[in-house]
Amino acid sequence: MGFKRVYLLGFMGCGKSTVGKSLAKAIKWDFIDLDDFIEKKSGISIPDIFATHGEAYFRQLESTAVAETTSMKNVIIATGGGAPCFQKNMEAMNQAGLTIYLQLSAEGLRDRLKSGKTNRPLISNKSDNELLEFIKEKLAEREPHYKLAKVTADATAVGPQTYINILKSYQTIK
Ligand SMILES: Nc1ncnc2c1ncn2[C@@H]1O[C@H](COP(=O)(O)OP(=O)(O)O)[C@@H](O)[C@H]1O
Ligand SMILES: O=C(O)C1=C[C@@H](OP(=O)(O)O)[C@@H](O)[C@H](O)C1
Ligand SMILES: [Mg+2]
Repeated sequence: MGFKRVYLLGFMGCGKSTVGKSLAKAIKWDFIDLDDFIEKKSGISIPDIFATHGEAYFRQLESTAVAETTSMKNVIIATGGGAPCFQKNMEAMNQAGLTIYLQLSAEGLRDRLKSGKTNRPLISNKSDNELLEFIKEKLAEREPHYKLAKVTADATAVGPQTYINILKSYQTIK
């Protein structure tokens, strides 16, 4: 019942990219950050994709990128916060691998996002006050999708050990 791919999901700022990198390093698997993958393939930064082509176009690229990961092996994939919420991406990820939702409160997300707004087009124009309200609304809308993940993890965890334990319990690694 082991898995060849692990998908990290959750709201912007929950730590998918950070955890993914350190987890992959710890277990010597490959690491793909879906946003970086999309930027490299298209040759355009995420903010520029949104600004020039719009969100719907980004979602097409994202969905294609998700589909491409489903044949990769021994890889940790940090998805973007919206990936599970559009098209049939969540179904595809659940079929292809172990999906883990990194759950964090709206306040916790706000604290982690305050200094990282510029590269995230959905929040780049929000003031610190608007940010919490936006997160609360969007999280309520998105959480039903995130909760379709096979595992929900507490994203306040520091370092990869929590995730290593999850992978062991699913016989994905020894
Ligand atoms: N477990 C953690 N504890 C504390 N801060 C974290 C943790 N994981 C990530 N961060 C910080 O939160 C911010 C967002 O992390 P990031 O990995 O980019 O999130 P995501 O990819 O889910 O949007 C970064 O500044 C990062 O350093
Ligand atoms: O939540 C979203 O819709 C998005 C999250 C971002 O990734 P992170 O979750 O890594 O910030 C990135 O894919 C894009 O800015 C859109
Ligand atoms: Mg990220």
